Amino acid sequence: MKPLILITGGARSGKSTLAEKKALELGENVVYIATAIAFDEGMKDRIKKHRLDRPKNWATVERYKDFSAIVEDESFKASDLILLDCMTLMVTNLMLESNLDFDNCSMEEVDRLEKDIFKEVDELLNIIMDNNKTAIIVTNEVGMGLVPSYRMGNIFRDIAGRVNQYIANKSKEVYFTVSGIEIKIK
Ligand SMILES: Nc1nc2c(ncn2[C@@H]2O[C@H](COP(=O)(O)OP(=O)(O)OP(=O)(O)O)[C@@H](O)[C@H]2O)c(=O)[nH]1
Repeated sequence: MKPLILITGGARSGKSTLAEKKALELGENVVYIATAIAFDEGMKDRIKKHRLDRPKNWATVERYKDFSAIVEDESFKASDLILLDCMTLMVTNLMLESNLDFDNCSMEEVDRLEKDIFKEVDELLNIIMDNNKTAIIVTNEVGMGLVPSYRMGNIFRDIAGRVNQYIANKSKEVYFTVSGIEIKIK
């Protein structure tokens, strides 16, 4: 089985740079899965720069759910490494599109949302495993700061933390990035 690698860290901690460095070392034909949605000009500019900085032979797929749709993609078939950046935005997007009223919803509704999110995570991990790809997943280490003062923030922190634990448990290697420095934690 090809290795699954998780890279976790805070915002601008250098996790995307480390992930790209590792992808260059470990893969030849890389599919980069971007989970971000560009919602403002600053993000659009950052994405443009990321695209220019990536090796020209890498394929880019913009997607944060329904990953089975990429299996028939020629670039996916030809790839040996999948780099997904990042899991936390995937969780954020799935939470936002659920249209749950986070201030008033019941714990049953929150549990259902979490199950739906884990279904998407499992779909991604199964595709990686079934198609024998090396994979690098980037995520944010959330929850090391203040306890969020609003309910959605707390729900997000809990789900994102559990998703990270789940993927870390299945990963062969896990790295934590701090101030541009990587620490191998598994
Ligand atoms: N939609 C889209 N998003 C992209 C593309 N390329 C990169 N991104 C997104 O850009 C984000 C990573 O860039 P940054 O926000 O600058 O980095 P960061 O992860 O916050 O900071 P570091 O820890 O330093 O990597 C990820 O969420 C990617 O999904 C692209 O081609 N399309």
